[in-house]
Amino acid sequence: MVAPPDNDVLWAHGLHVKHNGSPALSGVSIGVGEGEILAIGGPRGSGKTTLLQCLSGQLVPQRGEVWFHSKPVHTMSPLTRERLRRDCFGWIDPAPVLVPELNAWENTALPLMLRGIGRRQAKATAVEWLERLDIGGCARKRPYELLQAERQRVAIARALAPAPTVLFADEPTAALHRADRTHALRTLTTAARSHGITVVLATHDADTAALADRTVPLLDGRRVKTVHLPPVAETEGRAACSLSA
Ligand SMILES: Nc1ncnc2c1ncn2[C@@H]1O[C@H](COP(=O)(O)OP(=O)(O)OP(=O)(O)O)[C@@H](O)[C@H]1O
Repeated sequence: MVAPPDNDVLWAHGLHVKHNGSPALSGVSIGVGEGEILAIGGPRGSGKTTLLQCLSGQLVPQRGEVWFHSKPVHTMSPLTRERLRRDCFGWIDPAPVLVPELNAWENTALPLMLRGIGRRQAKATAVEWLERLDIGGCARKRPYELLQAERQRVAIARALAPAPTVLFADEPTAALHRADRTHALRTLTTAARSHGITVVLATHDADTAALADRTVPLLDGRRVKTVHLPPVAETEGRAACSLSA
């Protein structure tokens, strides 16, 4: 076993994952520095989501190690990994997954309340984050009343509100059109930098990767030196939403 370096918040060595017998990661090693915004680049199917799932303790690799500070994530019990995710990690999916029965501020406040913060304080923090993401006016609306881009901003606010040690963002703006995408990404990266939140961002487009401090490219489940990431086409995702922020 190789000892993880002290200055990495997350460190993984020799990750191997197969999904139903097909290799998704084949010997990937990676370190993420404290406060770093790291993009995991690569085309569709290159293993980005699988890598984020391993680093965040959602998936245990069949071989290899994952360390969070000095804690071995790969040998933790499912309950300990669940607590680690709840207390230290945030996650943003490509498309917003919100609780339909709760309004925007209640959805945003949910991870705070799961961490034991009282309702009043959780609401104040949630509303603050919704305002920072320019959707303060939507605080009392339920998900079905919101545009897709507004829902994704609620999901971003919900992930940032507890100020996680590490935020995992899996193609966080894939469902948005260009204007919304740029605004949401800039808000996300600015907020992460000002709060010292480490971000691991999976993306298959060059514009998104350009906002990171560093990009680790993947191809067919392996780290490669470079991979060509095309800028996102002007029209991609346009049908999904139209937000006037
Ligand atoms: N649950 C699963 N069952 C079977 N195969 C899977 C599963 N999840 C991922 N795969 C396969 O593993 C490989 C890596 O997938 P992964 O989703 O990690 O890549 P990705 O780079 O995130 O792709 P995308 O950008 O399309 O999400 C792909 O070939 C994918 O089809």
